[in-house]
Amino acid sequence: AACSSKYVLSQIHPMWQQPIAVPGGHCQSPIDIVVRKSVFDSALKPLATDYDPETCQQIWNNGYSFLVEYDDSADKSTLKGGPLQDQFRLCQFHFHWGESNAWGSEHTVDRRLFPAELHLVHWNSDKYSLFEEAVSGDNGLAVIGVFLKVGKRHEGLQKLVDALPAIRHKGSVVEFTRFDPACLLPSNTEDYWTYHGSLTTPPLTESVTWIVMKQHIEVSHDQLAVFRSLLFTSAEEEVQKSMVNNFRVQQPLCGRTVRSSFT
Ligand SMILES: CCCCNCC(=O)NCCc1ccc(S(N)(=O)=O)cc1
Ligand SMILES: [Zn+2]
Repeated sequence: AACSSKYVLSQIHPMWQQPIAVPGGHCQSPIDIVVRKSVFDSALKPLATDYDPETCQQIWNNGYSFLVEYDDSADKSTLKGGPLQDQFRLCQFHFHWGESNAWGSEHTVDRRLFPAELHLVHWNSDKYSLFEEAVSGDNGLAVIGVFLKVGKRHEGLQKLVDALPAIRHKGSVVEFTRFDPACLLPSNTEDYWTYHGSLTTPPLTESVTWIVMKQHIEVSHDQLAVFRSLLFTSAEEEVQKSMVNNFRVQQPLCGRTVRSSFT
């Protein structure tokens, strides 16, 4: 599938209100991962993450999700291995979730929905010098997707949950330091699916190597409820809208192969 991203279609997306020119490309994300159609590739290595909590800088509400941003001005928090040939730098992580625990993830596995999905966003620092360049560049980004399930409380997540009331409104930012995102990864980082896709929000560029972990993490019902207390709207807007269902619908596979690192 040639992943040419010519802008041909427009797509009204409930989340972004105005019509957006969607790349007519054939490598859009998210997708449904059909397990029995994924192809085992023995050359796929375990993920090699090396995150420095000291590079954690801030947490903010961008009106679509909340992001924890890292200082990516040096190779301090990196991702290598997995399906990747180059070294990638962590720039931010964020989540997507539903208004109920019945849905909320962007990717699905055999059509199974999860209540939320974590995205750890990295850019190729061997090929590019800035995230902004890598966003629309070939082999520019690598995003790790981790499914969240409702169960026991996630101790590592609590520090992040406690910061959310301070960024309820779109545009609010607070300092957030010394957070190690490795605590959000599942214990098994050997088993994942990988495919070539896109950003799931504008600019929707097809520069992403997706790495979707097979093993989910567990968070408590109450922790997820705090996600839903965030707002899409800024403090000035009269009508406050709760930040829920900030996920994109699954996109056509268009002949792409999803590889698995496990049998
Ligand atoms: C300073 C101006 C910044 C404008 N440029 C910022 C920008 O391009 N942002 C796009 C960032 C993004 C979107 C979607 C994902 S996902 N959901 O696919 O992981 C990951 C990252
Ligand atoms: Zn995302």
